[in-house]
Amino acid sequence: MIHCEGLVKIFKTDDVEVVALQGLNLTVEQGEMMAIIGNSGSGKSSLLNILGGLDKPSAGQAVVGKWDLLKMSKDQLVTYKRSEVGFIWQNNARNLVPYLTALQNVELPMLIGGKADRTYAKELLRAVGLEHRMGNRLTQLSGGEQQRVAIAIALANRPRLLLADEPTGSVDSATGERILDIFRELNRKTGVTIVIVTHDLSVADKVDRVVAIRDGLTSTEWIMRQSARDNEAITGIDKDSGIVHDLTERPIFGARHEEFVVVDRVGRLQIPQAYLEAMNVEGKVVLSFDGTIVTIGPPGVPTESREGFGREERSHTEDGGVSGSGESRRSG
Ligand SMILES: Nc1ncnc2c1ncn2[C@@H]1O[C@H](COP(=O)(O)OP(=O)(O)OP(=O)(O)O)[C@@H](O)[C@H]1O
Repeated sequence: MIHCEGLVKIFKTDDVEVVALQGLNLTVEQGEMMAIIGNSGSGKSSLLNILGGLDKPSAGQAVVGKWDLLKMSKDQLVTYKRSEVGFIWQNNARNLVPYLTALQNVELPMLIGGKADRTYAKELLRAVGLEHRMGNRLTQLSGGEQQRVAIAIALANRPRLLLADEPTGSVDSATGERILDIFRELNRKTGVTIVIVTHDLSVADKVDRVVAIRDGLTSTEWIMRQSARDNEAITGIDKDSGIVHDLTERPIFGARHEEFVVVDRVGRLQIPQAYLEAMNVEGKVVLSFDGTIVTIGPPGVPTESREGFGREERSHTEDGGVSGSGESRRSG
């Protein structure tokens, strides 16, 4: 459904350039519900705005379904935004018209798209648990109820992709949990692909997969264990996304997830800062491969496996990435 490769976004203000995304890779399967988690300024919103057709990437590849986001004309972009994608912001005001009722708010994007459908608008409001509030103006609804109206609006044009920027950011934790449950139900019932951007770690337990974004790059990924997903099949790990073997079983989000490090097509990965510090490396590491396992160590420390197959020294890049030939990806 979504395929980003080497995605770059540079913001230019006067004579300053900010690189918000610096060659990001991401693959999302059709029907997946996943979250992108990262600190403030890591590039989450930049990515979401590109996927939503609100902003143009500077370089790289970004494809959503049949749409190539770097090559779309203005007309195609309008069609894309109207038909393919639904957007939910943390700030409801961007989605909602305060003096209209909940039902009128949901019908509005349908009217703009030329396909008024009151029955479906009501169905959506029922799906988000607002059947009893349809006739109320927005000003008469609580923050959590308004957020649920925003979800219904985002789905009004039957998008195949739903993008949510901090959807639980402005509501209490119980309402946040309810919103995520609604997402899950919609995802199961309609098959809509859902991408949530957040720094709320509790979202992790409600999604199939979490991808961490750091300094404009996807760095680590956690996939819900099969047992934790009520025997649902784990959505396949796409070879194109270049995901490497399970490096650790460190349960960042609890025992429900397996942790992976993301490796791109040319074999680069980010070594967690804590590991670099523990190894006390500066600028270079030694890489060895015994035919099954790749070992990364500080220079000058002999390892038995260094005599093994594929021994090679590689340069460690400034941001903690290691550039290599891609052998590590095949190492299992
Ligand atoms: N319009 C813009 N002009 C200039 N710089 C920008 C612009 N938008 C974002 N940036 C910069 O790009 C980087 C990534 O910003 P982005 O908003 O994508 O991060 P984020 O992870 O969504 O952060 P937050 O969680 O605080 O919203 C930041 O350094 C930010 O200052």
